[in-house]
Amino acid sequence: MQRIRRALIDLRRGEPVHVTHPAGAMLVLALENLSDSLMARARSLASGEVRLLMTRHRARAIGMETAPGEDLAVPLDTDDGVATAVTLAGDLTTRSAEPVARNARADEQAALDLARQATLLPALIALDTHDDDRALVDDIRNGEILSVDVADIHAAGIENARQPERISEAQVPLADSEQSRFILYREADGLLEHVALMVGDPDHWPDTPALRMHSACLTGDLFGSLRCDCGEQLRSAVGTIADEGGGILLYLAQEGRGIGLANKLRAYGLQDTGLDTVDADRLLGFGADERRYEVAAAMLDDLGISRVRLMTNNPGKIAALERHGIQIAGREAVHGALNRHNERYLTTKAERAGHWLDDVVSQSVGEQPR
Ligand SMILES: Nc1nc2c(ncn2[C@@H]2O[C@H](COP(=O)(O)OP(=O)(O)OP(=O)(O)O)[C@@H](O)[C@H]2O)c(=O)[nH]1
Ligand SMILES: [Zn+2]
Repeated sequence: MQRIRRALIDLRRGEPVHVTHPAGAMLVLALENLSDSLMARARSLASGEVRLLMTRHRARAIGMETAPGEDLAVPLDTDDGVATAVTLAGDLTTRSAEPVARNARADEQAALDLARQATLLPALIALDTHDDDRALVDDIRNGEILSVDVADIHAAGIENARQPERISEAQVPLADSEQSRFILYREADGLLEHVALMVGDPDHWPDTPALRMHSACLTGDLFGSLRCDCGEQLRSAVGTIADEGGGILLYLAQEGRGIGLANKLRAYGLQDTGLDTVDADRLLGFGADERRYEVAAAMLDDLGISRVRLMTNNPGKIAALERHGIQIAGREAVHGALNRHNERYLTTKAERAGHWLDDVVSQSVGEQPR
């Protein structure tokens, strides 16, 4: 697990990572950190085929054919590698490229998972390596380059490797609920932290407490962004839970529906060119919703909570919690106000993601925001 954590950090820092697998080995570089000098360094270390790895979401968004569930590997002309890769994956609006591609192998898909876990763009350059690549062998031996096995990547992804541990807690009176307790959980690999906010006195909660499961949104939660409804949902949920006699708010480190803040801002840039929130994420290489809820269910389990009334408009959250053994006794809507900046976002959620928002988006936007 330690090695995988270092692999994530190395990819984020623009360092190559060596991945061994049953059929051989490859050196991978995060596409978003690619430069001519990094490519030249990688070429001096690895003597084999060079290719671009991209997800099926990205491939489909730029008009390439993919088999269901299969990511793609696109062989690159080594003389022109950086330019081609950047055209295919770096220029985010390119849609016309039709390169020769094959389905990504399991090890290549695992490498793409690493990029996703590192909240980088899920696109990598992979170069096959051989036992007689001497400079690479030396760099791995002296710790310059990290080598991980694909089995380690799979093992780190398994659910119990992500089990959250309760780390610390404190009473924090809030404007909307004076009696509130923050409990911080850290995932087993040490990377992500989530908060359980206990609203009211748990000894006097209703038999079936309310639960708001809220994904982090720095722009909305902290700055009151008008592009979404998150900040209002967050604060109104705390007040509503308090009014209903108490319950839980899980504040989950799932910024940008799990794609991370850097990618959410990229997605906003694409939305400004005309794409909706789903297509923007796909063009970047992500699915419509990359969030997983095992950790949330494990936090509830640790808190002794197995039955809740869920505050959400998202049917996917109900299904996910039920899949992980939490009983959903009822659902309460939780809305922010519609404005001219979030109207399209909320309409897309209603029309393309199946959110129960019809009442909200059918109203026309009233007073314009300042
Ligand atoms: N990728 C992406 N994420 C966004 C965008 N706008 C908001 N978000 C993220 O979407 C998530 C919204 O979280 P929630 O409000 O908990 O979830 P939800 O799916 O809207 O469901 P409910 O609010 O429970 O109905 C947050 O992580 C935001 O950062 C966007 O345009 N693109
Ligand atoms: Zn938001």
